Amino acid sequence: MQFINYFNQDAYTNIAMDAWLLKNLHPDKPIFSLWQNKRAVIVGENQNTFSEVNADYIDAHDIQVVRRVSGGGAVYHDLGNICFTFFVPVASSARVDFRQFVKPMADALESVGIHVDISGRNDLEIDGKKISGNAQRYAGGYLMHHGTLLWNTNVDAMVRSLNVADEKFISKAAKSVRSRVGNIKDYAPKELTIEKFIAQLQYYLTNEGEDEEYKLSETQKNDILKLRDEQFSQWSWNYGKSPKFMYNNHAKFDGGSIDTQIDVEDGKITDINFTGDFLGVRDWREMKAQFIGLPFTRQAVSQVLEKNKDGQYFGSITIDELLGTFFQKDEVSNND
Ligand SMILES: Nc1ncnc2c1ncn2[C@@H]1O[C@H](COP(=O)(O)OC(=O)CCCC[C@@H]2CCSS2)[C@@H](O)[C@H]1O
Repeated sequence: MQFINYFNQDAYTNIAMDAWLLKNLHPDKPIFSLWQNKRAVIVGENQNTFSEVNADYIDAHDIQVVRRVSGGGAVYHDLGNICFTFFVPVASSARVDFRQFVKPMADALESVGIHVDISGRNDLEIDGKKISGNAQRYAGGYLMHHGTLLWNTNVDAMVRSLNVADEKFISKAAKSVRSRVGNIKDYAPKELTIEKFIAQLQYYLTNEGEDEEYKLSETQKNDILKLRDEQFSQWSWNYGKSPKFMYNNHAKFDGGSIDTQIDVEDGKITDINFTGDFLGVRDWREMKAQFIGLPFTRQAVSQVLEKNKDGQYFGSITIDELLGTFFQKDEVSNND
């Protein structure tokens, strides 16, 4: 199989590249790529980004959040994770079997001495632990099948990045399926490094190095960068495309309790209500209009609360306590 070199480790660029190549590459024969992202969470096409990521952790650790064009759940990437993409001409989307792509990757791993099982969900597993997740997108006679390979990803950071108490979010969005994950490195021959591992997969998939690189032109590269800038790096795509949702939370404080209910559409607050047992000096509804149309982010909401703090709308409940009812606080230190 011929291959394409993705030209950097920026998740905005790489997710844009997957999408652009699916629409524009139109290969006669299958082409693949192996690539990597710096720390990022990649959410599925129809997911609610707000409920899938731990916003505080993501912000504190400079983790990119990008929506891809394939379905499925949210995954965490770092430089210990390897991504692969196949672009394949197909007769019709109905005939495409997930296993058709999962199997060659399983064989590639076998060729470097790593035995994996294919789960009922078409994840790759070692020892009952997921080491690869896969997703697909069909468009106009071509299929993009992409997946991950966990070599030595920081699982602690993965769990913290993806963690959110999602029962507070009510919507029709696709939910991720949490799994017990493992790293391939723990099962690989001792001397195998990630560089050698990638080189060996490449060797296997290129028919022992026989098949050549498909070189992108400068124009093609520029088109990809344009798509990144206009779509895949934009908040309006990565967050704003989340299906509309309702956020519900109940919180108890020394100064009373608050039930918060917020409607969000296109990532923006369309309605907000506070009920419960708190004694505001003034009625919070006086500032209700200021919330409408704001992005559902800690920063935007806290600005409104700060600006209006003299009104003591929530009695003895502090702004920080109140913000905690919207957004979870990352309890973890920022040293890692
Ligand atoms: N990098 C990575 N690889 C495998 N599994 C992961 C990863 N990160 C998190 N997880 C686990 O999978 C579930 C989500 O599983 P779920 O089955 O919901 O979603 C997926 O697998 C989607 C895979 C998308 C692959 C694309 C390829 C190129 S860009 S992203 C998550 O809660 C974790 O438990």
